[in-house]
Amino acid sequence: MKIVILGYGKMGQLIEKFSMKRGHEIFLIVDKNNRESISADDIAEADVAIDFSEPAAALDNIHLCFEANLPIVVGTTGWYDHLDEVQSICEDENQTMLYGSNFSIGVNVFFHVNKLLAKAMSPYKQYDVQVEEIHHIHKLDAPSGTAITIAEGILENTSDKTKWVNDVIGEGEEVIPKSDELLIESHRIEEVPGTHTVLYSSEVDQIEFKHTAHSRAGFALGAVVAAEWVQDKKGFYQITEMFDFM
Ligand SMILES: NC(=O)C1=CN([C@@H]2O[C@H](COP(=O)(O)OP(=O)(O)OC[C@H]3O[C@@H](n4cnc5c(N)ncnc54)[C@H](OP(=O)(O)O)[C@@H]3O)[C@@H](O)[C@H]2O)C=CC1
Ligand SMILES: O=C(O)C1=N[C@H](C(=O)O)C[C@H](O)C1
Repeated sequence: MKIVILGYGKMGQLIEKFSMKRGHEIFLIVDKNNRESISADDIAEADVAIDFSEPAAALDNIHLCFEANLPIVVGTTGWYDHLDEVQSICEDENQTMLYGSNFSIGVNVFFHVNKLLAKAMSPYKQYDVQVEEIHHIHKLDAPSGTAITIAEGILENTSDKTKWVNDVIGEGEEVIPKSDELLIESHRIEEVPGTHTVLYSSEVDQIEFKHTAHSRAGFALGAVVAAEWVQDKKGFYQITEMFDFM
């Protein structure tokens, strides 16, 4: 495959490495410094684009790929307020896009089991549930996209909580959730690649369900595999559709 890399930071550079390892060609690298000079014609001959840029840049990059009729895999988080709008354009214009808040196999298994756990815990009202995420200090968005997906999985499977609220520890006033609000606590610590925990706490015990990324390799490899999976498809996909859990 001929791959366009959109965003050549920590993830973009790993995407290049894993793409080449899997026998793909890097067609073009687009970063902040050359983005303005890139038009749809420059990327139209590629097979797929992979975007790991910034929350404020992802939407524009998606539109560029749609204009070029180029399938796009979006790993960038923090732009999900525009998801419905992008899905409509993708479907109306017969374009191809796959997005995911987390491309690692481990987290996708975690997403699945998180829903089962929420369902299992649902009758036991003595437990209160909370999500915690820890990331590096450079992260631009909070809560993490992964934490949002985890929270949505819990909200779908419990009647006790109606929405999530976010508290970035050390920033602003402490957020005290109401009883129907699911707290996502965000911590920004040094160079942590990404740790997510779901906690169910009662007076007598606590369940901790945790995923720890040791590096970004799992995210990058997953995104390249997703690009291979989606490049000959049409339509709007989520990473979860690539997995077939029982
Ligand atoms: N879904 C998943 O599995 C994962 C998602 N992510 C998400 O991916 C995104 C990128 O993460 P990461 O690589 O760590 O971040 P980095 O900050 O290391 O890299 C982002 C890169 O995007 C560049 N950029 C800025 N604006 C544009 C633009 N308009 N077009 C193209 N590139 C642009 C930046 O350039 P400059 O430095 O010059 O500003 C920078 O090189 C984040 O949103 C993060 O949350 C991260 C890991 C896994
Ligand atoms: O910004 C990051 O680094 C990461 N972002 C994604 C997210 O917001 O969930 C995925 C991963 O946790 C790393």
